[in-house]
Amino acid sequence: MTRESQRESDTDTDTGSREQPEPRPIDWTDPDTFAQALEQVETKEKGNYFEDFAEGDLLEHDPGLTLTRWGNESWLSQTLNHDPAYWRTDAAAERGFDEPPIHPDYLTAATLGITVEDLSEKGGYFLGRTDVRFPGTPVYAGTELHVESEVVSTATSGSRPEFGIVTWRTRGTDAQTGDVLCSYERTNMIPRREPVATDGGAATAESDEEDDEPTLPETFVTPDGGYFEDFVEALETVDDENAAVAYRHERGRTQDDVTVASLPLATLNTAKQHHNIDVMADSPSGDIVTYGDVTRSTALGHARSDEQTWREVGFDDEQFHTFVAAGDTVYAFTRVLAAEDDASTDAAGTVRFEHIAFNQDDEPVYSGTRTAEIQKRTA
Ligand SMILES: C/C(=C\C(=O)O)C(=O)SCCNC(=O)CCNC(=O)[C@H](O)C(C)(C)COP(=O)(O)OP(=O)(O)OC[C@H]1O[C@@H](n2cnc3c(N)ncnc32)[C@H](O)[C@@H]1OP(=O)(O)O
Repeated sequence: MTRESQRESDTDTDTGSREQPEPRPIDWTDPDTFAQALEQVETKEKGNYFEDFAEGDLLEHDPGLTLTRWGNESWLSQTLNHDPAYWRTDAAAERGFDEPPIHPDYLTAATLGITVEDLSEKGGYFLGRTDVRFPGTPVYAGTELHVESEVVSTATSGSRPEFGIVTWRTRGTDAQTGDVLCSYERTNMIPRREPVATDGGAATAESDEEDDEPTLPETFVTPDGGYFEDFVEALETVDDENAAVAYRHERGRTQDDVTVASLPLATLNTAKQHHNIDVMADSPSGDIVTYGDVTRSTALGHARSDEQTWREVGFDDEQFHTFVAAGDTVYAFTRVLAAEDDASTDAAGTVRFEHIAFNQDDEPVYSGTRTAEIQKRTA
């Protein structure tokens, strides 16, 4: 707008506008003045409280994300996921893909990342996720993601009156075709606007003085290799309850600025837990913490490096047991639960795993079961 037209519009009585007096200048650089202003003004808050969710509500998440090769490769490289089918066209073609596709881990993380602004930006804890499935895979770079969530249930937290527990079913769809690419059910603790009275009160740990003797099998068997047949053979040797197929993976990944802050931000995850050190200094962790999907993807990367993955089928009973922060190292442990020759291709069999991510102090930080098709040696 030019100066002349500005003057005209200031005096334009037809539009009813009036010349406003210039606001009184305020010296914002005076520390007392600014501190007082910050106390007096309202904060435009982000996110929703527990009370804002009711069973059956459907939330369409505004942020969208184009699943790019850059996003996929950043995620996979930083979490040590090196399956060649996601990196090389010849390996992709052998798996029946047109080109290296978007990895299910990145798809899951991007689907969840987009939901945070509406579902969990207010804070709280990511308690768990189950029934993670990929009905529309393979998904290729360039796909635009649209995400929606339905409130499945809301519950009072007995132990933490300042929180409630909300479960949502989330679907990530192809924005163009509407095909569901990824879906899961997720549960979080969400801050209440008003705390409620509960009988929970002071913590949980001391009161459950249970017999904490480990009840481990006597023998642990390690498969000879990473093919389907190796898992079948190992399971055949453990057909009583005193033995199990379980082993740890050697690699570890120390959490840094990239894994803690950059990866979640690249999925549009606005949880302050991952990028606002100022706020998190006053939280139980005292620091920013790793996005749960980074923790689990890193552990899965370690596990996949010791197997011949063909295809991811799904994940269940995923839980996040304690915080992972910058400087912590994420390791992985795997138990093989079952192997069935019923995969979608003759080239592979289906294996069900239990994966544990643990830290440098050997504390489990994540656990979950995973069903994957594993390549056959004989294929
Ligand atoms: C994406 C994202 C955040 C986001 O989304 O924006 C993130 O990445 S963030 C980083 C990853 N995340 C974490 O870093 C959390 C690490 N973790 C912990 O720090 C502890 O685990 C805890 C503090 C959360 C809990 O600790 P804890 O209090 O000892 O745990 P529990 O007593 O077991 O659970 C308390 C109550 O949650 C109920 N409950 C538990 N699990 C489930 C479930 N799966 N479904 C339904 N209800 C459940 C339980 O039934 C109990 O209910 P009551 O309050 O009624 O007893």
